[in-house]
Amino acid sequence: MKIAMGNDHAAVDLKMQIMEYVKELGHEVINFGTDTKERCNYPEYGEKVARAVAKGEADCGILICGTGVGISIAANKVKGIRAAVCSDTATARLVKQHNNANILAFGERIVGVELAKDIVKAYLDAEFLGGRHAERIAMISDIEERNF
Ligand SMILES: O=C[C@H](O)[C@H](O)[C@H](O)COP(=O)(O)O
Repeated sequence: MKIAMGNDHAAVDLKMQIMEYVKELGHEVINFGTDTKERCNYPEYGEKVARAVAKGEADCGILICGTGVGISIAANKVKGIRAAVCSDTATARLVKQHNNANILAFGERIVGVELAKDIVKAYLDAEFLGGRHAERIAMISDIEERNF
């Protein structure tokens, strides 16, 4: 898969480690994040990754900031994006199976590298289950259509 990754200054170290891990798993990475620890603004990177995923330039995205929250809130403003913050592997599996999350987010200040790798693997290995869950995704898309 082609995976778009993004991060702010708070997540450079973890981004580098996860980027290598994702490549080891056999995926291609497009790095939209900052590679320096100079203070920057997470909405910029959340939007870049979200637009790449929404346009189909990447199959899914991984976003990392201090908590994973700010960058995912920004990504979720882009139509068609379902970004989910996960700090455990069960949630990471379920956000794909039930919510068909197209962006996984977590925080360098919250999870350690080994847990982050497990979270990424749980998310990437899981598959959307469809059925009743697809009906709910359609309801989410409908909310987007009614926004103005
Ligand atoms: O949700 C926001 C993220 O956790 C940011 O990484 C965080 O707010 C950055 O904080 P600071 O500018 O104090 O490093």
